[in-house]
Amino acid sequence: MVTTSARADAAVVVRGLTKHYGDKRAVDGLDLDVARGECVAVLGPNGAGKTTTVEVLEGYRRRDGGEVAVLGQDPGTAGRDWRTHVGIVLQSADDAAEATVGELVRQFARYYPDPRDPAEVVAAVGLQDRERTRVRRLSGGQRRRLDVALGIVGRPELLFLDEPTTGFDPQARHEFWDLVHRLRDEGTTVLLTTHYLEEAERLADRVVVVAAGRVVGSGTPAALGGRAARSAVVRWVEDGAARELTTDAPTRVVAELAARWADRGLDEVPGLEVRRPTLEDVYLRMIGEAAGTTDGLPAATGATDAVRVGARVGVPA
Ligand SMILES: Nc1ncnc2c1ncn2[C@@H]1O[C@H](COP(=O)(O)OP(=O)(O)OP(=O)(O)O)[C@@H](O)[C@H]1O
Repeated sequence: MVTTSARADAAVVVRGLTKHYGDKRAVDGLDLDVARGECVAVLGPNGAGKTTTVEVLEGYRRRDGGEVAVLGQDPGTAGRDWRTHVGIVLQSADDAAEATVGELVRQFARYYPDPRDPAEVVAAVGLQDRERTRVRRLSGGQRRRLDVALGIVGRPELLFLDEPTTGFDPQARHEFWDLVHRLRDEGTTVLLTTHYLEEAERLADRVVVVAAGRVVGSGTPAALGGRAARSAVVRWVEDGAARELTTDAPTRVVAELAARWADRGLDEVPGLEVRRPTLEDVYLRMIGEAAGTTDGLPAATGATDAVRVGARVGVPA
């Protein structure tokens, strides 16, 4: 049940959301909370139900079941005023191909009661040199930037970003991340979907992993799936052979190795490497477990779990 108090505090409350397309359960009992001012990244494999969920929250798609409150209202019935508080960046927007970038952003600004300055928005997404360019002449990445401009020009309280940086070059992606940080600093709540784990790590206060229409994990990017507490793998080369040790005390293992090499009059331990599971490792494990197939994960992921020696200290000679 989405209670009245939950509605007052939260930007988004979803309980037991379901959506079917024929026999296909695209969303299958999904729960989600986004606090006001928070940035939440929804991760999940192709077809997990991310876009369907976001479209329900945006009021673009009818749900089959469950309860949804977005800025305190049901997006299925909310009116025009609600829409002016919500910014939407679709995966592929219908553009007015013959309009110029500047014309389109100014036109969108007129739909909102308190819009941002269109010229500033165009500059914020890095399209100032394209202000007079017709939309149909933009590159794929430039069109995505225009989509983002159209999503933020209304100064939304809550911004939905569905795979916002697909097709961006690395520099544009970094600029976009800076832009999202600025929006966050202004208090904008952000819900984004992405396939880029680095993007989730850079932007999100919290990551939600969705597989087969359900949430299979959530947490801060640093702690997701107990990542901060998980063991590290220390690797080095000794007597011409690769050595590996999984430990909860990597600093002590490295100190012991260093001491052993110092005894031999050497400064450097050959091939020394300390690796903790990355967000990608944890993510792949979660969706693998959700699919019932943890086989086939990248070798590095398997290696992290290969040898569990707990807090053992003492490097095998
Ligand atoms: N309009 C539709 N009609 C029929 N099936 C659909 C429709 N939209 C989505 N689906 C199906 O519903 C499931 C969830 O799709 P959805 O687009 O929500 O996933 P997604 O997590 O956003 O995927 P991606 O990462 O590829 O964007 C998929 O199996 C998809 O094929």
